[in-house]
Amino acid sequence: MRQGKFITLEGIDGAGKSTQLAWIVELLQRAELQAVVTREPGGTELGERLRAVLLDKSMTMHAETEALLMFAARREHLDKVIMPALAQGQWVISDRFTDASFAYQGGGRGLDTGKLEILEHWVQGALQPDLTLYFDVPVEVGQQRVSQIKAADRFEKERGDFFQRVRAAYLDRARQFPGRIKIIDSSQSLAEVKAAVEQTLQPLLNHG
Ligand SMILES: Nc1ncnc2c1ncn2[C@@H]1O[C@H](COP(=O)(O)OP(=O)(O)OP(=O)(O)O)[C@@H](O)[C@H]1O
Ligand SMILES: Cc1cn([C@H]2C[C@H](O)[C@@H](COP(=O)(O)O)O2)c(=O)[nH]c1=O
Repeated sequence: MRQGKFITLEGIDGAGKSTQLAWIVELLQRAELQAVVTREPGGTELGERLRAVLLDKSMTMHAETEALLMFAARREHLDKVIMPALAQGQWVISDRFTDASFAYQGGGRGLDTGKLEILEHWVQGALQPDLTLYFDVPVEVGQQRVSQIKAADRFEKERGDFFQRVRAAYLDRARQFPGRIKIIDSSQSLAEVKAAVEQTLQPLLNHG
């Protein structure tokens, strides 16, 4: 049985993750690889309910409550979706995972990174994605793109300086884990971003 890989997509809101996710699925299908496509927060019945609460713009909560709910949804996601799929040799593509907690709750909300590391270790032990594609765009580009397609949720209604901190935290993570996190310049045209994604995935597709 071929071993499945765990791939995560990250970026500020509107960076283009969902668009490229469809392309990744197509690349995997061409390589005759089975993939489970999922997202965070969410991916399970409970996780989707938590997502609705977390994204509800009329909801207020303490930043630590927000982080704990993200990790609670993740624990369920790992147990019900990610671990079983990987154990069966399937690939898992997740639209966001733990790097988002370090970027949004750590960078954006200013939570202590040490506390997030404790939650990370508790919830996922040593498990890390095999590859993380971080779609990098200037904040104004992400905001412009997202405003054209939907009404703002609880995160998307945050101000530009929140997203500057989120982006800076993502870039810090990419510098910290250069083997795992690959930066894709998502301000390029769709065709250019697709080409960069394909090139970055190629080593995994060849050896998957
Ligand atoms: N490289 C690109 N150039 C121009 N427009 C793009 C590009 N990538 C995505 N878009 C457009 O930007 C919008 C947001 O893209 P998408 O939904 O993929 O972002 P996202 O990162 O998944 O956002 P969110 O995190 O808010 O769900 C869509 O209308 C999409 O067509
Ligand atoms: C996993 C995770 C997510 N978030 C935030 C980031 C986004 O604003 C939303 C999810 O919406 P999307 O359209 O599916 O990207 O949730 C977060 O703050 N912390 C996390 O750990």
